[in-house]
Amino acid sequence: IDLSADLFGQSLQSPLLNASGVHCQTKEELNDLANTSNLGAMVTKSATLQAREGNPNPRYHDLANGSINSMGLPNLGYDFYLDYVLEDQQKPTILSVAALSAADAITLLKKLQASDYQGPTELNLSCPNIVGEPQLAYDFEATDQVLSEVFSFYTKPLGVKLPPYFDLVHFDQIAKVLNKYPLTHVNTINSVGNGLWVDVEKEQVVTKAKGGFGGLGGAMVLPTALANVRALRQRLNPSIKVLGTGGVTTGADVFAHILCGADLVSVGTQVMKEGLGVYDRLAAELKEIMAAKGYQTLDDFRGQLKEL
Ligand SMILES: C=Cc1c(C(=O)O)[nH]c(=O)[nH]c1=O
Repeated sequence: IDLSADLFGQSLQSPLLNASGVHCQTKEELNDLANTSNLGAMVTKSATLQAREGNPNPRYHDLANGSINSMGLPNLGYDFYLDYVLEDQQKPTILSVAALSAADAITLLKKLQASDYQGPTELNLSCPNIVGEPQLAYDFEATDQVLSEVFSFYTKPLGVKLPPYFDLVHFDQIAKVLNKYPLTHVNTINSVGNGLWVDVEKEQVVTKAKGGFGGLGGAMVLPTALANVRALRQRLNPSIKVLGTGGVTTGADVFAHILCGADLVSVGTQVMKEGLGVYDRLAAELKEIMAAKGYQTLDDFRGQLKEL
């Protein structure tokens, strides 16, 4: 059984990554990822031009069927992560970047274009937890505008992190925009934005910022994640890879993401629950499923979801 996958020309031993934001903010966390077996590649916490504290605690809360977070984009800043990918990376790494405004996104990507970094970058268009800021990729016109300006000067590998969509027409609309640009990939989904959890015993919310509203992840978002992977795979140019994120807790979930068309699969909430050992378990479970079905490689079943 061969789990090898491809990250924009780099051969990976496994299709599994961490979800940006989980265990990827500090140098220690990034080094842990580099030393995690069965993690084929890794993504950094989304970097902003300046380092950010993020939202006040509590800002992450574990739930029986997933998680809710309003981290608020805490990160060590663009310069730190650029230095990491240039100097310290020990495993194929995607640099994730974010901005609080379209102008900041342009400034950051101009700096990146001028840098020595030639590796893959992911522009996060979907952070749901910046007070007062919308998730950019829910505004199709604004997204088109930003990508048009970015690709007027940016010539290196670039993908985007998308929020979940919940309407087939919205899948059509975002795909129409994305297909205009030479993107390496889309990463779908980001957390399901602005959920709310209630602690009934205390009669209060569980996270501080935004009155307790936060992004949802984990098992509860799997059906939405699979729908977004499938819908975007069906609509995007074949040259645009699909990284599937959302709701993975078992090898069967990894299999389902790939069956829907995912080239690679990232795991977030389950890492928070189980630790980095989750990758060995997911790889073993995936191999078991493939063996039982007679599949040798991921290409044997990728995108082969059957309809009735
Ligand atoms: C980059 C900010 C994000 C955050 C955050 O830092 O609050 N949480 C998410 O679930 N997704 C994000 O994209």
